[in-house]
Formats: sequence, C-alpha cells, structure tokens
Amino acid sequence: MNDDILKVLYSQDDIAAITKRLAGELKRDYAGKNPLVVCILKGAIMFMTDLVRQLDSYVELDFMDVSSYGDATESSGEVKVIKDLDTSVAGRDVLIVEDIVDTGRTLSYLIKIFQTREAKSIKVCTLMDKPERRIKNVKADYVGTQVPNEFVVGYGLDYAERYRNLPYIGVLKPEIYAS
Ligand SMILES: O=P(O)(O)OC[C@H]1O[C@H](OP(=O)(O)OP(=O)(O)O)[C@H](O)[C@@H]1O
Ligand code: HPA
Ligand SMILES: [Mg+2]
Repeated sequence: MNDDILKVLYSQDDIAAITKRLAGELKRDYAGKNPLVVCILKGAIMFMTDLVRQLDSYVELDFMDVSSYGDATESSGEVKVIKDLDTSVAGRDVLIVEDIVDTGRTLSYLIKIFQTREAKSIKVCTLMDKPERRIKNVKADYVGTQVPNEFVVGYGLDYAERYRNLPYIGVLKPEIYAS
C-alpha cells in the first residue's frame, strides 16, 4: 500500500500538530456548551476520534454517512445519505467534523439539512480545505490546512475505498488511477 504513494503531504506529526491547534480553538469557543459533534462518515472518522479526545468538556457524538464520490476522484454531483443521525439537532450547537471540503457540495447539503431541522448553531471543523475546487459557496469555521488541487488519500480519505488506514496523507502515483 505504501508503495502506491507518490508523495506524503502531511505526516503523522503534521496531522497531530494541526489537530492540537484546532482542538485549542474548539475548547475556547465551546467552553460551557454541550455541542453535538457530527462526524461525516467515512472520511472524517480518524480526524474526529483524534480531535474529540483532546477536548476536555462535555460533548455528544453522532455520525452521518453521506457519499458523493463512490469509487471516483470526481464528485458525482449527487450527495446520498446512507445513514442519518440518531440524535435530533433541534436547538443544539452542532459541530460538523469533516476530513475535507472540496467542491463544497457535501457541506452545503448538510448545512441546509441542519438548518431545516432548526439547529441552534451550525459550525464546521475540517482538517483540509481545497478552495480551488469549490462549486458551492461554503466555508468552514475551523480549517486545519489548505491543500493544493490534488486528490489526497490516507487518514480516513479513500480512493475506491482503499488507503483510509494510512496514518499520513499523501498523493497516489498516477498509474494507480489509471489501473
Ligand atoms: O466538498 P465535496 O466535493 O463534497 O467533497 C468532500 C466530501 O467528499 C468525501 O466524502 P465521500 O463522498 O468520498 O465519502 P467517504 O467519506 O465515505 O469517502 C469527503 O469525506 C467529504 O465528505
Ligand atoms: O482529495 C480527496 N481525496 C479523497 N476523497 C475526497 N473527497 C473529496 N476530495 C477528496
Ligand atoms: Mg470517499
């Protein structure tokens, strides 16, 4: 699996440093609140679990599984809800945790849903932001790092369901996409 990687963009240490900084910002902003932390499956799983373990006040966790990329490196344009939340967001401070905001379609869709469901506040914490590819006008409130316009894998992010278990984030060799 490691042989498929062309270059490492963020090492385990880089990711840990970014996560620590974001957790510091969240601790400050959510002190005394009881936010509902919503992990967007599957990509955000690693980031969310590392992030919340650095928060030292009460939070609740829930999971929503949405997908629009399938096995491709381009969004299908259609966001599908595969699993909805178990918790009602009405009146809650919702913190959406994402691995990456790319075209912005997923986030735009989620924000609309949570607004309709009358969340008290909706904020977004993303490990990575790829602003060059944006189609929908959405912005995360907490951004770990901006990434170049390349398809990245690892630390939860997949290509055709592979590479999520890499502990770092990298770019695949071009022949992997071709095969
Ligand atoms: O800004 P966008 O263009 O919408 O892309 C971002 C979304 O795409 C990826 O999910 P994907 O649909 O691949 O599902 P997965 O997390 O299960 O891999 C990623 O985890 C984000 O949720
Ligand atoms: O760069 C990416 N990598 C993996 N999944 C993604 N979903 C949106 N952008 C990406
Ligand atoms: Mg994916």
